[in-house]
Amino acid sequence: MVKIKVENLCVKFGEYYALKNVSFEVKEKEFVGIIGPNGAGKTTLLKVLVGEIKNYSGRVEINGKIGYQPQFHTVNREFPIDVLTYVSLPLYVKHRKFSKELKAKAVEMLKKVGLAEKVSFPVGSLSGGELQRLSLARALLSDADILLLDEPDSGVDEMGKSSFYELLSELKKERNLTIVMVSHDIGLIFKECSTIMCLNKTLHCHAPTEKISPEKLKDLFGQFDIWIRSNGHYEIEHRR
Ligand SMILES: Nc1ncnc2c1ncn2[C@@H]1O[C@H](COP(=O)(O)OP(=O)(O)OP(=O)(O)O)[C@@H](O)[C@H]1O
Repeated sequence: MVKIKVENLCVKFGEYYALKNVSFEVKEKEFVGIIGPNGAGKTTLLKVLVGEIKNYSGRVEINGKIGYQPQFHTVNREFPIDVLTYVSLPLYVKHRKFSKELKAKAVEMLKKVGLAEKVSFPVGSLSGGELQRLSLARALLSDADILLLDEPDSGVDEMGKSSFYELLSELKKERNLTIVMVSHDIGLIFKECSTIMCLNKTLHCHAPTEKISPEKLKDLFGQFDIWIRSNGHYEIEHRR
């Protein structure tokens, strides 16, 4: 089953094209990793999929419920809000009440991501890795079956990253999630994702991970080669 279908998507900011003629499909249970240089339009693409950017041309079809984890360092740590309220906020706004059921569901979700003890803590007191898991809990609380993750690992240490991806893979299996993730960590994308998309305003390649080699990327997307070779994780994980 196709969960996301995008045809000839173009997004312009003034005269500037952030995305130009982007077309692709994402199938159920796929785990797509999007790579591309700064300013390539990766976040813009996720914002179109989640409905935050409406001013586009082309066709976007979503078959399912989206949970969106924006870049988590955008969370305002100064804002006085506790973990439970933060995680429940989107559903609270939708239903206009903080019911017992919502509270129980939120607590259960926080337990699942390992934040049971932090329920009443201020969000600002959480570590980077905890904030990342909180953000994931919020994205999933609405029973999403399509998860959009924008650089979920930036600013998280290696231990935090590996426990996050363990958790993600558990949740993916348990809930049959379809995941689209933007990351600058090429090694991680190769390790975790079933499909890789290389984006730089247009889609330069889109293929199953095993069919993509750095050499192929070099042909398809010149500058990525330098980028991949300068990436320590890739060197280690792929023994190159
Ligand atoms: N609201 C906006 N108004 C004007 N230009 C924008 C807006 N949002 C994004 N852009 C521009 O569109 C381009 C794509 O931005 P986007 O954030 O999607 O890139 P990205 O691939 O996610 O980059 P990064 O890897 O740095 O996060 C950039 O040049 C950015 O400056």
